[in-house]
Amino acid sequence: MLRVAVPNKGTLAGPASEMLAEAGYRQRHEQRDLTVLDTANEVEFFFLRPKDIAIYVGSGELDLGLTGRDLARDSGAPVEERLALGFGGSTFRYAAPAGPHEWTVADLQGKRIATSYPKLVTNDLAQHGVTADVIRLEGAVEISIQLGVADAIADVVGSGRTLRQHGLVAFGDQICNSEAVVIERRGSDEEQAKNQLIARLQGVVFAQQYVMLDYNCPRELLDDATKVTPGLESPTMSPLADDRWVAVRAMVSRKEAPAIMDRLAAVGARAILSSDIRACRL
Ligand SMILES: Nc1ncnc2c1ncn2[C@@H]1O[C@H](COP(=O)(O)OP(=O)(O)OP(=O)(O)O)[C@@H](O)[C@H]1O
Ligand SMILES: O=P(O)(O)OC[C@H]1O[C@H](OP(=O)(O)OP(=O)(O)O)[C@H](O)[C@@H]1O
Ligand SMILES: [Mg+2]
Repeated sequence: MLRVAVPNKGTLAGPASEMLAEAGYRQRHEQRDLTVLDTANEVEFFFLRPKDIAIYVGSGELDLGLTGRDLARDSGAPVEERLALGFGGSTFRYAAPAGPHEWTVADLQGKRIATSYPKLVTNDLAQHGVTADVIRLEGAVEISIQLGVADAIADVVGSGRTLRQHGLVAFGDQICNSEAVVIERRGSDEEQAKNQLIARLQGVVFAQQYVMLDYNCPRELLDDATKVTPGLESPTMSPLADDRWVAVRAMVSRKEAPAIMDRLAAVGARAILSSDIRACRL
């Protein structure tokens, strides 16, 4: 039985469970359940605090875990990434009060830096040759400067709204560019059961990043149109009842789909349809 850790709370919990459900796995109905047994797929899911997941996976107690890249790095546990999941995107940045003085990482020398990710920050400071006092807080880190316990912070930045609300500006390079990832213990054995779960999740990640385009195209314009939609291997073409036209089907990147549809229309394609893909194996 494969044992897999899933976030039980926080930003990643909802999307992680939704992605597993989309990949065909049983997920919990009760928020307070800590385990779910999916006998059909021979997987047991453990719903754990996101910060703890890398510790369980690194110890070898659990085979795989879904967590944030920043959390995995901060844990210091011996884990490696198998798959990036394309949600929970954030950056991890230093920030300090906005003002005439523009902060640099070197200015942190001898200062107090509040964070919920102390290892990530300590390692980054060491790389910069800076010695500072790292103060560990559980959350609401942005308020620590006005409450007088820190001079600067290092925290997760999503939209940047929380920083702005507290009159803070980010500075220095990103300490970490994070998203939700699947991790396993470093150097652990290749196993068919693990590979299968990863392949199913990969199928959902691809499906979310692509759409299926269908369109009709006059035969003489096929070369031009299929240059716009080469597909992943090659587009599917089917004859229409009217022999002068062909139906074409190809996967395209979701982000680029609107521009591609414009270009197809300009080439002379008609009835251009875009549809979602639920899951796939490529
Ligand atoms: N806007 C965001 N705020 C917080 N975390 C985010 C955001 N966007 C992505 N994440 C990611 O979510 C993970 C944080 O998980 P965590 O459980 O701390 O969530 P949380 O929403 O902060 O929960 P908690 O209420 O327990 O602090 C990190 O990997 C982080 O990069
Ligand atoms: O850039 P933004 O979109 O504003 O998001 C970033 C904020 O969201 C998170 O806080 P969370 O709500 O998780 O509270 P916490 O500080 O208690 O973890 C994070 O720690 C930042 O404070
Ligand atoms: Mg948080």
